[in-house]
Amino acid sequence: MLYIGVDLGTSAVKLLLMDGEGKIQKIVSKEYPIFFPNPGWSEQKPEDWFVQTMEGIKELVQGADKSQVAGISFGGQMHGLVILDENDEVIRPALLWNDGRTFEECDYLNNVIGKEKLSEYTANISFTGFTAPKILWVKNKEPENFAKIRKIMLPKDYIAYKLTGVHCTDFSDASGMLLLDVKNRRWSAQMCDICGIREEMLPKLFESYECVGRLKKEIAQALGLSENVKVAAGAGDNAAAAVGTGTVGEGMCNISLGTSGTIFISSKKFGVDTYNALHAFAHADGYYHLMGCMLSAASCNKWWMEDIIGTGEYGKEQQEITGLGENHVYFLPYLMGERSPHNNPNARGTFIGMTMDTKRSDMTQAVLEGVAFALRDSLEVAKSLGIHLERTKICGGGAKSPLWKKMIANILNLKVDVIESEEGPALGGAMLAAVACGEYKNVEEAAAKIVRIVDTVDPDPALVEKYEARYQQFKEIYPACKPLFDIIKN
Ligand SMILES: Nc1ncnc2c1ncn2[C@@H]1O[C@H](COP(=O)(O)OP(=O)(O)O)[C@@H](O)[C@H]1O
Ligand SMILES: O=C(CO)[C@@H](O)[C@H](O)COP(=O)(O)O
Repeated sequence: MLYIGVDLGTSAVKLLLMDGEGKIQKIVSKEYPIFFPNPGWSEQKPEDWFVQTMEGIKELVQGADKSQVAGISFGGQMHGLVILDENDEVIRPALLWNDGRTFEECDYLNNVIGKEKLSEYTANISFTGFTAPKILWVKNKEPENFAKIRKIMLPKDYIAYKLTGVHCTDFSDASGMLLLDVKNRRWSAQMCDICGIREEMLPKLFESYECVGRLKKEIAQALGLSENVKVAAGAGDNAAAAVGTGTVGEGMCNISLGTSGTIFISSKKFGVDTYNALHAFAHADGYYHLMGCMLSAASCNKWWMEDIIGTGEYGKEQQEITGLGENHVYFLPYLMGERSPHNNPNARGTFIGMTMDTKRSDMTQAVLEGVAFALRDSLEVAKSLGIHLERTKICGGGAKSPLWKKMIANILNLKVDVIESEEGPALGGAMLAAVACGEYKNVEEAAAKIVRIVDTVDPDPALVEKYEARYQQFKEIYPACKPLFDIIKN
């Protein structure tokens, strides 16, 4: 049989066709625009996601035996608020995971309702990108739109709804809404009250590997697929990526270098970060995970390359970089504010340390290193919770860069295991579909049989030492700049 994995990312939707043995048959990618209507705001149109997903599926199955397609599932960019009216029309563009406009609502949730109560209800505190503060923002700033809301959903759930007519979500993605009682895997009545919504507006909850429904007749016809194709709930893109890199069960780690940068640590036990810097979420394997998320990772490199120095030739620019561990330029990668661990929407991108002999390649290097240092910040929080890691998997567009992987191995002092495909969330989505269709007994079995490590980047002790000294300097820059970020905020 064949399974389709849909990774509804921020830069594009990536679609992957996998056979029953886990072999990738084809990958297709379709881009859509992102809108920044005000500084710190970030929106996309759910209709664009759907149109491009449909086009992508059609292209993906072209030339394949369509009768063999048995299941579809997803990894989706998390936290985005999609709201539908009584006619199932999208009320306004989706507010995305990296949208920082909800600072007043976050302040209310964290400081008036209080972090302790939020943590008791949901296992997490509020960050500007989370869904509950976005609902409050619509309530406060666009009351006419708030009054129209009949259904609330997350980005990938909008696609599942359009494909099946079932208003559903999964526990991993629902965890990032700040509306789910993560430990007990149920909606929080207290959080619904706080946000002024009714539970019936929220999607039905499923495990990621459960079937939510089958393709609607008109959708099946449009795609040339059978109405029997099962649609599984899928997962937030980080949980799906973890499945696609075999980061399941106890104590495994995955780093995703997409638009965002995440460090994801799986656990069979529920646990919270007492410092509230890492998210405590449900995993797609039926268990839990902790995660640090930086808002701009591969997107910092893209911004530097394409918008500032004006080149798309990442590899060529990276070849100019010499002297790892010896650069005197630092870069704070906070182009969209920062989530983990600083939780500061006012933080901004910053270069520091340039001299008259600084070269363009030093600045390119600083951007790549700055992202790795910022990931290390989240790793340090995990270490302070007693979590000991020796190795990590890696995925996402940035993982295509051998140099970046080397920097990450040495800056985080972790062995970096490289998987056959960087398409973590799309592969994870296809694997979840295969589990839902009974091809594998559970997610752990699918991961054990499908995921293959093809290379490992080992940290080099001499470089680790050099980077350790540089990390100690990097750590000092954010606290020194923080008061300035508050002054220059726009
Ligand atoms: N060789 C590379 N080096 C660094 N970044 C890369 C490379 N190839 C792709 N990227 C970056 O990866 C990002 C896209 O990764 P992806 O995981 O698909 O993100 P998303 O899921 O957020 O859409 C883009 O920012 C792109 O510039
Ligand atoms: O907000 C988070 C995780 O909490 C992000 O990781 C989003 O889920 C977007 O992911 P990418 O588009 O970067 O894959």
